[in-house]
Amino acid sequence: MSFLVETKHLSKSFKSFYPVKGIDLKVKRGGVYGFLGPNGAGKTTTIRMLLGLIQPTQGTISIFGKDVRKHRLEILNKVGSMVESPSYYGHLSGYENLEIVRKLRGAAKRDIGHVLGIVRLQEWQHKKVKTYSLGMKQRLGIAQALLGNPELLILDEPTNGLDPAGIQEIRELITRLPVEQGITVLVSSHILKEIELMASEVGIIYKGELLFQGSLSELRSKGYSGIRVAAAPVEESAALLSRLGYTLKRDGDHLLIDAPSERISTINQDLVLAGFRVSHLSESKESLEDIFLNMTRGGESW
Ligand SMILES: Nc1ncnc2c1ncn2[C@@H]1O[C@H](COP(=O)(O)OP(=O)(O)OP(=O)(O)O)[C@@H](O)[C@H]1O
Repeated sequence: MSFLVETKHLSKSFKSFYPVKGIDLKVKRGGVYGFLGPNGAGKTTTIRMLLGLIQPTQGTISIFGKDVRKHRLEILNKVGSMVESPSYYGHLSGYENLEIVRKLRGAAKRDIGHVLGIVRLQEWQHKKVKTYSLGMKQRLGIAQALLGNPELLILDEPTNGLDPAGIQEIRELITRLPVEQGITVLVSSHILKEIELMASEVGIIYKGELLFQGSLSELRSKGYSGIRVAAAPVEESAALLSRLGYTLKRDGDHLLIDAPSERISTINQDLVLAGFRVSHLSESKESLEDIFLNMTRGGESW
């Protein structure tokens, strides 16, 4: 399979410090790729390399099947980006700001109306940008990045600093882009919930290493799954289940049994027949949030 963005052993060092250590990104065409990692994980450094803003220390980057070092301008003509806060002139209108970027990019005049429509800023286009909310300013930044009809849009933490309504607007906009405009989006964030709501694929970076890459359901399947039981008396119930061959651990008054959910009714029967009072039995699944936190607390690599 060929990928829209593919890096091989991509690394960056600043003197002896390596913020990015040999990562192999694989971004498919179409959809939203969520690049997730806590602050300082190496997201911005990676994105700056993808955009040719800084040179990799090692490794290669291919975008649209071409090497970025050899075809930088050709590739960047088809890539829109917003890294950190968008730059704009507050005393000019949204339209005037877009006109400046349009001229720089050599895009067609009609593109301005098109991108204003995508980010839903038509009604505000002639108002000064300094009167915009932060969310509107971010949308204007995305409109700027969309000028010139890019095939790939790279957004670095586009919801940073926004209130919940602004975050929702940006999220909704990002999820529409692949479906309505055929644009592939690579978006970074340190918030799992946000990525979960908009991405089809995720890459998790921590301390410069890519710990996981794949679909959200693949990520979910990495989590612990077992059976939670409340049976009294708890010590004796645990002893019985251990004798029956189950691996388990105690969680307060509950027992967590390492077994598939199909065993729930058998476990219930075993406990009830032995005279224990069962007050709770359920499948216990580790949430995506727990999986992410466990990975990025310096735990295991996946
Ligand atoms: N020019 C530089 N010189 C030295 N260290 C740098 C430089 N740029 C980034 N770093 C360091 O590299 C590490 C990764 O930074 P980066 O900005 O890529 O992380 P991030 O995942 O984008 O996090 P954040 O969300 O906080 O921006 C950090 O420890 C940062 O201090």
